[in-house]
Amino acid sequence: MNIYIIGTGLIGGSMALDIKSIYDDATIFGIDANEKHLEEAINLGIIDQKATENDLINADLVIVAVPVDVALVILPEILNKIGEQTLVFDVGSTKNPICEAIENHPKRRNFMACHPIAGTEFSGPKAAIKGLYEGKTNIICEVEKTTFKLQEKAKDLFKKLGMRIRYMDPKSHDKHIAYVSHLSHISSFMLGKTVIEKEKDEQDIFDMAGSGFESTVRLAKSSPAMWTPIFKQNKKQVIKSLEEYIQNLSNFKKLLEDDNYEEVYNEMQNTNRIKEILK
Ligand SMILES: O=C(O)C(=O)C[C@]1(C(=O)O)C=C[C@@H](O)C=C1
Repeated sequence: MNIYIIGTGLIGGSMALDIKSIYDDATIFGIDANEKHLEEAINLGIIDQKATENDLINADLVIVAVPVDVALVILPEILNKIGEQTLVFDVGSTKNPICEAIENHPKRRNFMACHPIAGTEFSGPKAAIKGLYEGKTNIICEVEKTTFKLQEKAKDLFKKLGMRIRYMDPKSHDKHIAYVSHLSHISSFMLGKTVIEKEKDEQDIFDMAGSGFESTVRLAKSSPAMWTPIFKQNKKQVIKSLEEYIQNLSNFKKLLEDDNYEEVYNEMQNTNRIKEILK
């Protein structure tokens, strides 16, 4: 089985590590614009060999794990180069732009639009970890547009990776993910910025930072190269979620200005419901 991982960073690399133990007949080929990442991926045992897009005709499976702006450009080229039976899926954090980009491609039925809700704040092959996908959700969009045989092949792999599958249309995906993922990243980045800007002597203030600060600012360590194109592609939904969030922040500030501690208490108590939701 010839498996091609395009983008050998955290997401593609972690998938490669698990696939190796799932299919013992798999040869994993890596394609990456970053030569240093390819070398690291080989040295870490993530991929078996380097490859180029011209080799894709030999692929049984192609996993596209590159930043979402790059995916929009290379996916049509990849589909041009694969064979009749090749399955291609992406793992990008936005779904509507990619679905629209290949809507009329002659090989549309070889492609499945996926978003595994898994990751960490780190990136690159060194950040790849085994078992990243175990127990996580994989959102699949427009499943009916993939041939039935290739759907079965993909679902079999996701099951073996330990993933739950949810089906969603690409627009709903992008709308919902703006709140639970994209807004969380912006909130963490801007919290980090606020604190960094507060004191010139950063060490002083960070010496006082406990696990509360650390957990809320964890996402601010994430890669700007990955997140800028995500915010660009999902700009409309992200702005809408930001407006609601800013309104909530302003309301909270107003409650403090008004010494309305009963409502301050209620706001937090209502939000404690998150304990039930994220058990
Ligand atoms: O936990 C993290 O560090 C993540 O950033 C993971 C996370 C998320 O926002 O939940 C980030 C982007 C991916 O599209 C999916 C998952």
